[in-house]
Amino acid sequence: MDSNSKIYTFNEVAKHNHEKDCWLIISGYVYDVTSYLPDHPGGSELLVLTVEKDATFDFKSVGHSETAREMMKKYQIGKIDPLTLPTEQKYVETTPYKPTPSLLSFSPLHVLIPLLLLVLAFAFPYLKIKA
Ligand code: HEM
Repeated sequence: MDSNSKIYTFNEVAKHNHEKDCWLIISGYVYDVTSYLPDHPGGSELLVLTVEKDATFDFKSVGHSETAREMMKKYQIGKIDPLTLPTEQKYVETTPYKPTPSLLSFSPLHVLIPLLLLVLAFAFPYLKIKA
């Protein structure tokens, strides 16, 4: 079996959590970056700080180059079983919230204003005669 098709649970990956043995979870894949730590341009400490979690957000927020993304394939050792990731740690791709205007959204003014206009229309001739 190809080593990259191996599926790891979160607990298995989380055991590799220090400088001498460091595994990361990024975008659903598991990376053994132990040998890369001394060469990482962002420093080894930073990588060790992203163990025991889904590090996708940390990785993406730095805006790594295409070279970095190519390079990381070398350290890929398998995939993470997404069902084993703690819910609060799952990386969720988000799009900004845009409220959709709805024709059905109800406000009391939608009834009161036409009602007021109707009353005024009927009352107008009567008011004119009186004046
Ligand atoms: C397999 C995983 C990773 C690889 C192969 C990798 C590789 C690289 C490379 C090649 C660079 C140089 C700039 C570039 O080409 O984008 C870089 C910069 C950087 N990386 Fe990573 N990285 C990994 C994971 C992470 C993670 C999880 C973090 C956590 C925040 C991180 C933080 C940084 C930072 C802050 C820099 C900028 C350093 C600077 O410009 O001073 N990296 N990384």
